[in-house]
Amino acid sequence: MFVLVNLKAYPCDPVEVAEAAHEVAEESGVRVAVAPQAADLRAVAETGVETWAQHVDPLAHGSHTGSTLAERVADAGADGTLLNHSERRLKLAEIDGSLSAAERVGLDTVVCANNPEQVAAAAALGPDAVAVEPPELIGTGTPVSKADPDVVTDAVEAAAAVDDSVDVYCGAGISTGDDVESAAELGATGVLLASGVAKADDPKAALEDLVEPL
Ligand SMILES: O=C(CO)COP(=O)(O)O
Repeated sequence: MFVLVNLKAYPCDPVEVAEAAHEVAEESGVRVAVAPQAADLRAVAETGVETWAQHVDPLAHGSHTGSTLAERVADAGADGTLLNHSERRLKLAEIDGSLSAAERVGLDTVVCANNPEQVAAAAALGPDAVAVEPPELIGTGTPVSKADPDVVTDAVEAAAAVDDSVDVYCGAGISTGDDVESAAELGATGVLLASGVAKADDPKAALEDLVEPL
């Protein structure tokens, strides 16, 4: 299982979380990555943890003030990027363009989706993975893998029907090892989570709990 921790714009210390995630990944052998704000990518990557951007724009170098270029994200040390997060929705053509930008510089890609229908559409664009995250469960602490298991199994089925090389992750409300285990039993090969780590008093303990059953 892949554990991808999105720090969103939460007021946590990104380097502290990254150091904890790196240690937990080394100690457990589980793949753990951290997705900080763009401004923190380099500092997070320098901890040695697998580092992900939260977004890249569907652009190349040029007159694009305020944009996040895949080239600069990769240069800062990122290994991958989220796209189309529920809090950073893109138009279909933008998802396609951002995927091309990410692929141009060798970033791994996860396209987020609300439901199995969107998962199928996202899988058709050829990302490395899709992540199903029902928006109504995001940030609630109620895990999708327990509250809405069908959405995960249907997403796995929907992606496989389009392209069985696309991995399927799930997210929303995931905060314990038990939640991760349930996600794996439903066919997900990773989890995408945020508040369970970014808002924890002790991020390292939260991460240790997440990987414990793996
Ligand atoms: O949006 C999410 C991860 O990208 C899920 O957020 P929570 O883990 O806080 O529910």
